[in-house]
Amino acid sequence: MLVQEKRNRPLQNRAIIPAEPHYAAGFRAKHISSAKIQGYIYISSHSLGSVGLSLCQIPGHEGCLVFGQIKGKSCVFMQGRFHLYEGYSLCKVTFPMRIFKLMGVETIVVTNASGGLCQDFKVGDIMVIKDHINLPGFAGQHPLCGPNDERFGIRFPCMSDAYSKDLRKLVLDITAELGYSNFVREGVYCMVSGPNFETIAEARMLHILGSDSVGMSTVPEVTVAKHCGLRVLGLSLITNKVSLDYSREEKVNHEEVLQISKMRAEMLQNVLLTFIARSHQVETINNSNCIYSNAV
Ligand SMILES: O=P(O)(O)O[C@H]1O[C@H](CO)[C@@H](O)[C@H]1O
Ligand code: HPA
Repeated sequence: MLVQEKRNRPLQNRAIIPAEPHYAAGFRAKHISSAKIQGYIYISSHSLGSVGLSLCQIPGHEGCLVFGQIKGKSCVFMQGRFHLYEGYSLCKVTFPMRIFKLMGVETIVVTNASGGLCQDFKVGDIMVIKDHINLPGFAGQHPLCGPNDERFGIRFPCMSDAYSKDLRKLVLDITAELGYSNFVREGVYCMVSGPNFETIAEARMLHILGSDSVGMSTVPEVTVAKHCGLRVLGLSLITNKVSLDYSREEKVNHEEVLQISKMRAEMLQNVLLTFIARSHQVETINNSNCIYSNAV
């Protein structure tokens, strides 16, 4: 991921150059604040209601990097993300995480759209991600495969607590205060590579394996973020029910996913604004895996 021949130079003095220039161009900076990013957040998904098309190739993934202040906190937002199914390697899909780490970001919020496997979930529910299943990882499609860069994290990182318990509790408190509890759940997100939606047999298998929802993203970014010591909150908007039943006629499609995302955008924004304002209530984790804890 980082330029190979420069591996031994200190990270701070090094240019970080993605292998392909068009990848770097995939995100346009919208507003670059001169302030150093002190500690916040990346949010990515069409769940926030942005609709457009750019070098991020998927409708709903606008492809902008937005810098700004929210409630006095420096934040950087990715409007959209890169996916494995677009043909990007997982190194490239997760590259922004390491950039954010070097910028001084401490907390990552990932949002996504997913299909509900848990039969209690309804379309429009917001699932606080408590854990994930890295299905592509089982087949060797894993962003941390290859030489480990010890400056970011250790060779064999623990993933049993990838999604911060404290941040999950905070967001559940916030949604309760906002009166959203009747459509907020907790659950396990499973990543598949896509781009096709699941067959009924696949959906049944994922359900039996313990997945509450399924999508085509998020897990690689969270894995790399956790590897380099970032704390993570994940929110998944249930945009469709995944059929486990051969007699059901509904067919999922991307337009439905976008439509439900727009419907919940405002509520998700309320949750996130309050979260950003209050996340200082949760102590920053001093993660011993991570060498760089400050902005460069
Ligand atoms: O996970 P995000 O990027 O939110 O989007 C989800 O929605 C798209 C399918 O409609 C896929 O990209 C899937 O992963
Ligand atoms: O049903 C789904 N399956 C996979 N990815 C998805 N993203 C939104 N809905 C789905």
